[in-house]
Amino acid sequence: MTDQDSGRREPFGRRLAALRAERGPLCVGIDPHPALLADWGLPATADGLETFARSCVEAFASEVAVVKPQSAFFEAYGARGVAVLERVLADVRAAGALVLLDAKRGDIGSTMAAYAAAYLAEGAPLAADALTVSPYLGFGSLDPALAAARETGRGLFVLAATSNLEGPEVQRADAGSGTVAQGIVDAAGRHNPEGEGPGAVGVVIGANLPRLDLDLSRLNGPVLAPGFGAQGGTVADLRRNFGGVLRHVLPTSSRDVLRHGPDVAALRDAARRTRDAVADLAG
Ligand SMILES: O=c1ccn([C@@H]2O[C@H](COP(=O)(O)O)[C@@H](O)[C@H]2O)c(=O)[nH]1
Repeated sequence: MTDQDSGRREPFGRRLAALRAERGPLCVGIDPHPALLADWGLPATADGLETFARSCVEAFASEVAVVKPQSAFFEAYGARGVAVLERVLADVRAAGALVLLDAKRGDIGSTMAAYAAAYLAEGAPLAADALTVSPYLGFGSLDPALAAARETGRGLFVLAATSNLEGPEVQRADAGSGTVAQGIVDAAGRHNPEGEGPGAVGVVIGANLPRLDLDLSRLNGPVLAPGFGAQGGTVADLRRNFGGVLRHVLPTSSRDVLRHGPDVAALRDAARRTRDAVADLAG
């Protein structure tokens, strides 16, 4: 369905659940690290970036449920890099996957409205099916993005307990009625009413966290789980951390798949192997 006729677009949570059932619960990232470009024999230029991204789309956008371009690696090439990103968003959708733009936007509400217009509005050149956002200016600062996502059938993934070592100093702090991360999960859950199908407001929680003391039982929305693969997270970690809500979990892997390029067939095989390894998390 195109942006033009999106008045009829199904809510993101339902679209994700349907595609997960068909293709399995894997997200693969397009993270054109300079080191990967070099490994693939590509120059660190916008042309190299475009060749890299096109190979990724060709290899796995018709294989997995979600593809997640990492905006930073495109922005690094300025206007030409952003133009490549714009084409990648369209090409991923054309290949049948949902496209999740990892841009981790977060700002005061009035600026957040501009981010919502950039990434979640009909016809916006960089509109994606879903966007990662940061709630660390206060969950309420995300209201314009929450409203835009709801209006246009798009999704949000709110950073809750990230996969990096530095995350806990902020996210595990006591917020009075629980940790900061738990407060974010609970706030996201309030946007996903039970009885309306799987919600469109997800959270980001590291697959590789050594222990997860979060109650996800009232989230009723997707859990993006980075840290799987290159950052050490395994299928066993996914089961341990997300046992009760595996049907909502979307593990995401970038470098561990991308290191198999530049050969498109090898890249596709790596995506398929990873997809098969997590297939029975689908629930
Ligand atoms: O907590 C987080 C949130 C986002 N990310 C992003 O996911 C990918 C992970 O890449 P790998 O190569 O699979 O490690 C990357 O784009 C990060 O910015 C994350 O890792 N952790």
